[in-house]
Amino acid sequence: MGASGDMLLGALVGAGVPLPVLQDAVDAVAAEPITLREERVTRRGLAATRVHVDVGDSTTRRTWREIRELPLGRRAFATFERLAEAEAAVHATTPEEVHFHEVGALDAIADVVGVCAGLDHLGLEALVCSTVSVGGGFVDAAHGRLPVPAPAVVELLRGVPTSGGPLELELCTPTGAALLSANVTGWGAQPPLEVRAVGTGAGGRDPESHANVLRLLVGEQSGAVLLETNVDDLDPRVWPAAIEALLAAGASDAWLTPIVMKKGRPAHTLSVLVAPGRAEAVRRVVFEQTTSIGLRESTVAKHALQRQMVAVEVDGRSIAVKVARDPAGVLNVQPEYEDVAAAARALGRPVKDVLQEATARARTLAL
Ligand SMILES: O=C([S-])c1cc(C(=O)S)c[n+]([C@@H]2O[C@H](COP(=O)(O)O)[C@@H](O)[C@H]2O)c1
Ligand code: NI
Repeated sequence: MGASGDMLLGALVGAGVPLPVLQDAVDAVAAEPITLREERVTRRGLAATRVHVDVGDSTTRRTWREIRELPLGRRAFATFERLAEAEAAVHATTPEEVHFHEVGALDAIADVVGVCAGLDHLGLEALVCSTVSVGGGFVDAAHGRLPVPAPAVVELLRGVPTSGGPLELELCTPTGAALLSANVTGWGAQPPLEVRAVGTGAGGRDPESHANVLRLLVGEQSGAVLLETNVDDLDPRVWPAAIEALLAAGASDAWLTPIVMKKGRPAHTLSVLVAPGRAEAVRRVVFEQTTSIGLRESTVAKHALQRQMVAVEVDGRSIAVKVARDPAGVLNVQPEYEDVAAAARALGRPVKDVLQEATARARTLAL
């Protein structure tokens, strides 16, 4: 049901972020008194959390030029910057001159700084957001009626999945859109997830037909995304750099399989395995680094043994060894090849001897 600053605050608190964490972050930024207040509410029978932002003077207007001088922190700065750029584009002005809407700069500061502190507190590796319902109809703003989605929302959510409705109300506000666009790392359906906490955030509106809430599911990612593409027109010398870039962008593995394509053309299938939350960044690297213009994507189950790194010494050279085990015991012991090769070079010994010795030492340590 869209997003707004207060719904996001409610969802974070509902998911277990202590309110004082958000309050402390807001106090550290705003000179004026701002109080966050938690209320348990229901929305169409659903238990939800509402966070009220109480400010003394809600008419204070500040420009981005003034707000950016505050000690906002990286996330909040990036969010305000996105908002200022979107408003500037919509109103044909510069980001520096943008005023933060008629609701007053203090609410915006509390929403942005509080939500960003909550996200930092959760220490998320990835934040995935489903299609944003933006609502419909019109809103009355300071300068007159605006269509919904409001122009700044359209600007902020360019290039990500949104849909109109399901209600003729403003479901996504500019602040909500800015928080999403600056902090979401992947867009689309819920990835495979072992859910640990759920936050159900409510705003002020309670329409009759739908529970107007924003849900935040916090958990451990399970499974992996497999990206595949067949490529017959990339200079083959580029492949090692492309694979290196994919691994640097967060892929857990990337490999090539030689194939023969239509018209008898020799080609490669590029396969990339990546955690769901990193898929977006890795997908982009595939398009940037190769000549592929399309991908196949599937979710695959992953079964991984528990791994542990230990260090062994061979003739005074340290070699890292990966030990893999299940509850019944050690199943595999594998020295890191680069360490083995470096030690063999330094010692003037054959690689296969150093490898054997490192493996034997690690076995006596690990068993
Ligand atoms: O007053 C202005 S300039 C204004 C512009 C826009 C644009 O999208 S541009 C939107 N609004 C409306 O103000 C309220 C408050 O938004 P918050 O994000 O601060 O909660 C909302 O209804 C916007 O659509 C005002
Ligand atoms: Ni505006």
